[in-house]
Amino acid sequence: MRLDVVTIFPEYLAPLNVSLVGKAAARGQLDVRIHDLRSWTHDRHNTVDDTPYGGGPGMVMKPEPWGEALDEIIASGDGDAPVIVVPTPSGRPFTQELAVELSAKPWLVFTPARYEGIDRRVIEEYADRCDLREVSVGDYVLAGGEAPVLVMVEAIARLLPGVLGNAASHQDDSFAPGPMANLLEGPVYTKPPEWRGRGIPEVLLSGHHGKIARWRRDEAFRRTTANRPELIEGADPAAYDKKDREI
Ligand SMILES: COC(=O)COc1cccc(COC(=O)c2cn[nH]c2)c1
Repeated sequence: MRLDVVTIFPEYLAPLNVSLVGKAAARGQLDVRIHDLRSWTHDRHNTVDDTPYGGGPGMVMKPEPWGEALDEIIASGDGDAPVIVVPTPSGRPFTQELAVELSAKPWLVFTPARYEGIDRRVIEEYADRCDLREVSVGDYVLAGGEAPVLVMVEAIARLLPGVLGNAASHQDDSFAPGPMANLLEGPVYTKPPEWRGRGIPEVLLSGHHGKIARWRRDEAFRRTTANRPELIEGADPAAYDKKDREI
C-alpha cells in the first residue's frame, strides 16, 4: 500500500516512521510519503491561507497549493487513482468497518487541513476525479487533521497482512465483524496470578474453553451496555448462543 500525506506540518507525521507503521514501511509493505504543502507555493511567504469570503473568524486554506500538490501526486501514480481521505469534523465517522475497507485499497492520499479548513472547491474538484472520503475521527474540533491521520493510518496499517504480529488478533477486535460484532472488548489478564491482593477470574484458570468464551462474551456485553448502550441494539443475542453451541 502507498500512503501519501500532504500537510503544512510534515514533522507532525514523523511517528509514522516508528513502531508498527515504521516496521511495515521498512519491510516494504507500506510506501509512506509525507509532503509539505508549502512546496507548492510560489510567493516569498509560502502562503497557504487567506481570509474567508463572507467574513467570519479564522482563515481558509487556499485552493491553488492543494490543486498543484494533488495534481502532481496523482500524476506520480502508475495509472490507478488513489482514495483521497480528508479528515474533518463534518465527515462520516471513521469506524473499524471503514478501516477494513481502506486497508484493501492500493493507494491512499490523506489531506489534513489546518485553520478553518480547505476551500470547498478543492473537495469538489477531487471528488469529481477520485474516490474522495470526508472522514471524522470523533465529535470534536482539532487545530488540524494531522492527529486524525495518525489515528486512521494506525487503524488501517495494523490490518495489513503480516503487519500485526498475530493475524488472529484482529478477529477479536472491538467492532470486528462476526457474532461479537459491535461489542467492546472485555477485560484481559496475565501473570502474576495475584497482584496487590487481586486475583484472576476463576473461569480463566479453568481451561474450559467453552466457559471461557461465554464469560468473555458476557463481559463484553456488560461493558458495552455500560459504556456504549447504543451499540447493543445492533447485537443479536441468538447469534451468540449459536456460537457457543459451535464451541
Ligand atoms: C473539507 O474538509 C476540511 O476543510 C477540513 O476542515 C477542518 C476544519 C477544522 C479542523 C479540521 C481537522 O480535523 C478535525 O478537527 C477532526 C477530524 N475528525 N474529528 C475532528 C479540519
